[in-house]
Amino acid sequence: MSRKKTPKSKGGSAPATSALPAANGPRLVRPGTACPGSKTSPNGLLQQGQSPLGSGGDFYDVAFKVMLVGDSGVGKTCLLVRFKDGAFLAGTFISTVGIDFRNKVLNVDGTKVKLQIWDTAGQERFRSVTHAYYRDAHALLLLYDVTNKASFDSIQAWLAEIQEYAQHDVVLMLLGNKVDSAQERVVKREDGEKLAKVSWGLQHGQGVPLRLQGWGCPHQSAAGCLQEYGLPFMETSAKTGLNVDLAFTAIAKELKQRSTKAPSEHRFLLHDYVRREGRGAFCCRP
Ligand SMILES: Nc1nc2c(ncn2[C@@H]2O[C@H](COP(=O)(O)OP(=O)(O)OP(=O)(O)O)[C@@H](O)[C@H]2O)c(=O)[nH]1
Ligand SMILES: [Mg+2]
Repeated sequence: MSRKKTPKSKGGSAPATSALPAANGPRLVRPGTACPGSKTSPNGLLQQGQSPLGSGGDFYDVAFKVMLVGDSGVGKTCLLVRFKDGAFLAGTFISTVGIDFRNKVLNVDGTKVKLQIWDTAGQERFRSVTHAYYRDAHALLLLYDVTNKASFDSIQAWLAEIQEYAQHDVVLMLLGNKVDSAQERVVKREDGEKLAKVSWGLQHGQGVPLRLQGWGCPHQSAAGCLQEYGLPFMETSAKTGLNVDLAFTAIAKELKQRSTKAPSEHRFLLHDYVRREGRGAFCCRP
């Protein structure tokens, strides 16, 4: 987390304001992301500065780095474009090359929280590049595609990778994307919920001993996080926008709270917030 007021920064292939620590290691690559719906140049690269920052304007009080991870094709780029630009245009899937980022400033209870959101490539061949960025991430959004069982099955491997490379107190949220595709759905909501809970077990030494302690556990006991809470989990749709803003807002609220160390009676409870505010796939509006 960093506190700074700097002029507006725009997305690109490297941190523009450097308010956040830049990852060392492989210095990446070109922004090759072109989700259908993203604003792309003729060569398929994201253009910088296409849209204004969100509510909060040009300046911020605190800044955090958020990473999107998950298999290729689960919708990471589309999720980011939906959040940043409010857009989704169907089209040819253009896989992200390397890593890319975009900024958005949110007003969280009067505090301007800048999220620098890193969109990683899900393809295996870019994995070593992604590894270098984990350690600077304050939060991770781990995605699978509800229409793709393989992407769901990969989540355990992603968790192991997160354990190895991310910070021990990283905020982590599991998202099942593409819930608008009801006909093609192969992963039930309950399966996602179950996986999120099982991950709690992993976190606490059952199975693969994950060391991540900061998965938004709101209720610590002597034994650790109470079992009813696993990873925060939501189903999303980059296409309709379902729960997209909510996922990023929840992360921003959690990170802001951690940075300000609010008194316990005013603590923001990530799991409760997500459960209360999250909408079902068939709910009324995105
Ligand atoms: N129906 C539906 N399609 C989606 C959604 N999100 C993404 N897609 C489609 O899924 C495909 C992959 O989306 P991307 O966002 O590019 O996937 P990605 O995770 O960034 O993939 P990599 O960059 O290869 O890691 C595209 O054809 C999108 O149009 C969604 O919420 N609903
Ligand atoms: Mg992508």
